[in-house]
Amino acid sequence: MKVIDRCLNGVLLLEPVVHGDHRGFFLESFRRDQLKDLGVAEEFVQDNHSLSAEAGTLRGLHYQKPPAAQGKLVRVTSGAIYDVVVDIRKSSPTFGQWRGFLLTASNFRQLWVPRGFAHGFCTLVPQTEVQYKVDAPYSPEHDCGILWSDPSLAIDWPYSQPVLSDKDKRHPLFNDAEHFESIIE
Ligand SMILES: Cc1cn([C@H]2C[C@H](O)[C@@H](COP(=O)(O)OP(=O)(O)O[C@H]3O[C@H](C)C(=O)[C@H](O)[C@H]3O)O2)c(=O)[nH]c1=O
Repeated sequence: MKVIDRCLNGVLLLEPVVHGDHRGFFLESFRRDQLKDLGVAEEFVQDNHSLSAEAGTLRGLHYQKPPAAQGKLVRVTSGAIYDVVVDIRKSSPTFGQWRGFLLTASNFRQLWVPRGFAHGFCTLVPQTEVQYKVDAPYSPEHDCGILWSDPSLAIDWPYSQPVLSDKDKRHPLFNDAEHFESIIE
């Protein structure tokens, strides 16, 4: 596993070594020791897996507020997503900034999203499956969100009228959302 991009004071875009042969490929999708060497020392406690049937399905922007904040290690095992993170750590020099990444089943790339970020993605093809590890368990009472289309963020989503859950239609704007107090949670 190697780092191919670092940004927003902690976000890592990762790429595994892919062993291809006449049968197909083999890769190590998770190596705790290698991640630790890259600075991701968190212990993951839950694996998530979602399927989005339609292209243009947008899930986000979500985060769990402290003390249930989650770091996420995201990858795509079928299809493709435009994966977005927003820095919501008030003390961060990149507070309020966002970045988008192309994660696909064919580029094998993974995104490490530390605690203190809102996270969301928009699928680019039908039947897209996203799998991700989190370093804190699901806690509905700490579940928070930011409106995907907040004009103050102006995220360049690939779809202007995405498929959304009712919940994702109703999140507050970035300026009205709960932010993290510090970088270290
Ligand atoms: C997140 C989560 C959800 N659920 C249940 C709750 C609902 O009954 C159902 C769907 O939940 P939700 O609509 O919140 O799923 P997504 O819209 O994919 O949410 C995720 O979307 C963005 C991309 C994220 O980064 C978060 O991991 C997560 O919030 O799964 C669970 O049982 N455990 C969980 O950890």
